[in-house]
Amino acid sequence: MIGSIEVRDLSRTFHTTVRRPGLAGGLRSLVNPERVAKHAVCDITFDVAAGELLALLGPNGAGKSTTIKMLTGILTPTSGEARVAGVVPYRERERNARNIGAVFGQRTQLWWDLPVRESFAILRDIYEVPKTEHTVRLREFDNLLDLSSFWDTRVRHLSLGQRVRCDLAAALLHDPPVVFLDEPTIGMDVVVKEQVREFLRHQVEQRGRTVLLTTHDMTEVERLAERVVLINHGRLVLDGTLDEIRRKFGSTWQVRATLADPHAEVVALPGIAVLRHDGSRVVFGPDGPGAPTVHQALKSVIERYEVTDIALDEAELEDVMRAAYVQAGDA
Ligand SMILES: Nc1ncnc2c1ncn2[C@@H]1O[C@H](COP(=O)(O)OP(=O)(O)OP(=O)(O)O)[C@@H](O)[C@H]1O
Repeated sequence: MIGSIEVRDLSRTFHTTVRRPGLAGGLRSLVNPERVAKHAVCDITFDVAAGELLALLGPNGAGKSTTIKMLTGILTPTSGEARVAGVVPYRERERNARNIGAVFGQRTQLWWDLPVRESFAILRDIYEVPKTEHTVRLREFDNLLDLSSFWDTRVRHLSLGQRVRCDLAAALLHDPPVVFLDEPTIGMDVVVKEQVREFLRHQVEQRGRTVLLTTHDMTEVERLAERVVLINHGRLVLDGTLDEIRRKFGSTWQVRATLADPHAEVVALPGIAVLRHDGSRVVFGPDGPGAPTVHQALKSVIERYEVTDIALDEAELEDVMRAAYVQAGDA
């Protein structure tokens, strides 16, 4: 299907040589190198529907960039299959390149010594974008990302935030249905981060693009993604919506209520336990693995009791994800 991403049992193993310790070991390694296999990605399977934004998450070294490199055609898998907008990326690299845009936050795809405007002109020629379309798109990207104040500047002189905004525009100039973003907002200040997030939301909601995003920024995940895939040590440990993941692993929320009637009978509600009860003050918390999310709990408490004040403490998404890596990874 146009715009969808299908990943089936995808694996990538790297073979590297290791140096034995000491001088004698070093000499032995020269004559008889010791080869070790690193299973960077192991049998991962997931789908991204057309027009969906999926966050691919995992700790450092989990295998996220390796996965994106296979889906952009930079790396060939050791085994398994992938299709991006119907194309097998590592077999038909050129056809795949026309369907995708990619931004790697840590390095630019632009020409270091050229002004931004000239880089865009080269990309227009490479992708054979008609001039009028190119002009219309540039205007749209300028409105959303505020590029025109620096597009006569050489790429090497741009700040990080300016450079990544240009990279984003460059990746989308040929109007690809699928976009890969590997830590696009790394190192940006909060204002530029918010501008980039707004841009990405616009690309998904208004333009219907499919986005696969990796990030270590949980605020970004909360703002942009409904669904996440977690990988750890190269293996997929979880695939679900943020709500499902919070319900499963975010077991530390509390709802603190002050009841209008201090003599009201206080009872546990489905999936919600009474943690403390002192006169009119009651603290509710999750009861077991099937507990609702904090927002559902808030709604249930308000429906059941007349309250004069209510507050909630939500588990930080960062803590929820940490619990998910550990518990799901060990399961
Ligand atoms: N070309 C390579 N040769 C050998 N090992 C590699 C190579 N590329 C990646 N690896 C290893 O594969 C594992 C996964 O790396 P990858 O870059 O995909 O992780 P990541 O999830 O993107 O990490 P990060 O969040 O730190 O960017 C790591 O242990 C890494 O050292």
